[in-house]
Amino acid sequence: MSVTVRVPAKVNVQLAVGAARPDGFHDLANVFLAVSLYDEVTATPAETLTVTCEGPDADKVPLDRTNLAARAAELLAARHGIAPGVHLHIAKDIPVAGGMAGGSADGAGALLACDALWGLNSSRADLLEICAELGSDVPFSLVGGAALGVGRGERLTALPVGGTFHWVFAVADGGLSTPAVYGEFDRLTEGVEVPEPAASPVLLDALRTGDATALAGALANDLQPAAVSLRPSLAATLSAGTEAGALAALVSGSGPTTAFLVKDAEAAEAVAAALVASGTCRTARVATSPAAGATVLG
Ligand SMILES: C[C@@](CO)(OP(=O)(O)O)[C@H](O)COP(=O)(O)OP(=O)(O)OC[C@H]1O[C@@H](n2ccc(N)nc2=O)[C@H](O)[C@@H]1O
Ligand SMILES: Nc1ncnc2c1ncn2[C@@H]1O[C@H](COP(=O)(O)OP(=O)(O)O)[C@@H](O)[C@H]1O
Repeated sequence: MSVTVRVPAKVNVQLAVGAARPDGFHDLANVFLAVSLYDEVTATPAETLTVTCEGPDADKVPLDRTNLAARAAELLAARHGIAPGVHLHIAKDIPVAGGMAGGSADGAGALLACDALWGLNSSRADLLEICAELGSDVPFSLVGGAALGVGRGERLTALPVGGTFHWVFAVADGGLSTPAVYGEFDRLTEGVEVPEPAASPVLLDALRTGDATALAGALANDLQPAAVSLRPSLAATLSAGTEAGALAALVSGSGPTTAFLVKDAEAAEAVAAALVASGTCRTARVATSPAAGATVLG
């Protein structure tokens, strides 16, 4: 018997970043939106904990105990005093190290898959606690939809979304390290008063009413200058998407994936084709939001 869980990627429609905290993390007002690009994690009983991965970026995914899926299985097993005897297979479609929380998705997916496989019936609260231990973005991968994350981004409040938003994601060559991007944010804001992060009421309203034009005007990512500073070529990708008719463009989280909000599915296909033709990205993916959180299949 095995259990397969499907987990979405995310885009941050607002990422407000505060000053560095004494523990090295940054307080955030992180407005997450789950998008319809998915990884699938399959858990199968095994003697020991092993991980395999398939997909176009599979060679960039660590298969040892640093893989977030493996860490999730270990944490869950330790909490219940059992051995993590499981094989985890990741069918990876979310770009790796791209600012779309693919590793977090696999952590949340493995947690839910192992919980079902081992018949543990953990409460939502217990699962969310383990998710927060795995990483700041992991709780959102479990819940999906849209949510405001405060603290490190791990303390979530669900947000209403009143319609379907259409996106294009331009996948860059290579990844960006999340700690490096936060480090560059610190460097760029040195000597500057960094305001307390707060969610934008205009943005929350645009989500609630499903108004893509209003959302386009409110998209904001405080990590964007840092990501562009570390990867200056992103500026050309952002321009190529807006010139092709996107309503708005921004870096997804810590990047280097760039996100383009578009009017409808037809515009998405046109912007994706123009981005690929521009030669400023490796590939372009079309997706919609919101998407459901981690879900057991079958
Ligand atoms: C930037 C964001 C936006 O959603 O995601 P990505 O775009 O990378 O996917 C997140 O804040 C990334 O969350 P996640 O990738 O889970 O980070 P963690 O594993 O918790 O932390 C990795 C490192 O990022 C930095 N970090 C992370 C979260 C936070 N609120 N402040 C930080 O300074 C710290 O240097 C930390 O050591
Ligand atoms: N299951 C996983 N999938 C992808 N990357 C993982 C995984 N587990 C650990 N990692 C590590 O996490 C890093 C960040 O990957 P990822 O979560 O895809 O990007 P991001 O944090 O930008 O959203 C990778 O470079 C990789 O070393």
